[in-house]
Amino acid sequence: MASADIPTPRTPEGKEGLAALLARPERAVIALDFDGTLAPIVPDPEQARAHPGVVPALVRLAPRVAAIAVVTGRPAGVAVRYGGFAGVPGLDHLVVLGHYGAERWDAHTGDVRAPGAHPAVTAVRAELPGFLDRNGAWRGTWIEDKGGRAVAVHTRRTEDPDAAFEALRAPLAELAASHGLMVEPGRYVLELRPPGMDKGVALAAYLGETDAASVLYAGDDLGDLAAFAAVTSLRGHGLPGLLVASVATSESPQELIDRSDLTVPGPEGLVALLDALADALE
Ligand SMILES: O=P(O)(O)OC[C@H]1O[C@H](O[C@H]2O[C@H](CO)[C@@H](O)[C@H](O)[C@H]2O)[C@H](O)[C@@H](O)[C@@H]1O
Repeated sequence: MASADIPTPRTPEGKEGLAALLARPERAVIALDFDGTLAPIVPDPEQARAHPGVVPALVRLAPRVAAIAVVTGRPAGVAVRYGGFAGVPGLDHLVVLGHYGAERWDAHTGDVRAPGAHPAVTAVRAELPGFLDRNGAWRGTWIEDKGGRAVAVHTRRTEDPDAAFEALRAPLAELAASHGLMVEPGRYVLELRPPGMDKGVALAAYLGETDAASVLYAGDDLGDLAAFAAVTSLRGHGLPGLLVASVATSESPQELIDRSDLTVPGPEGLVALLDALADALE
């Protein structure tokens, strides 16, 4: 395969982040969101799978960089399954931080470290079907069980996903608050989960473990803004970073695009970027 050039970041901070990654790859951390970044968006969340180029690109990069982590709102075990990350030779140090960092899977042990079910999530889950009926949920609205630590309400498969999403936004915020939960909004999804953890907290803690001298973070949705903010803050403290927005459709939040240093066209573009980095480092 012909090697492609690494695209040039738009911002001076991004250029600095990329230069640091290329200068000292052995101290660079690559952190990647799952849905919309590694896996193309599909109507049924249970059918989402990593782009076929992801694992080969990560296998090429892994020996050249300090660490690679997937940082996702999915339960860690689900991302491992849908990503095809388990038992891959060369990916024995991959880490998946699931549930926005509340869970962790380490490839070298194959174990998921996870807190147990959250009582408020269990209570909300039991209430949800009746609650959605009473609050004007559109036909096609779908509840995703997320292992007792979160529950997500999806509107992508309704006739008008935007209107269906907006109709539920305020009622679900009230329901979440009444149980001490928060709402994490995403691409046609409103997720109810315990507060106190986000991708920024998770990423900063992980970088602290790895003695990183630079970081690349790629994401596609509102939940990734916390990780973007963490990288921006770390840059202010001298850690160079590159922020990549994966943008395949008009759904992508403008705020994420505005805060990125580089935009790639969805998972396919992200794979091309990872391959270009691997080419440069080989
Ligand atoms: O943090 P992420 O890895 O990006 O996960 C965020 C949510 O992604 C999933 O929903 C999104 O992808 C689905 C499959 O492509 C799509 O149908 C849905 O509309 C998107 O919002 C997942 O289902 C959620 O649990 C994750 O929290």
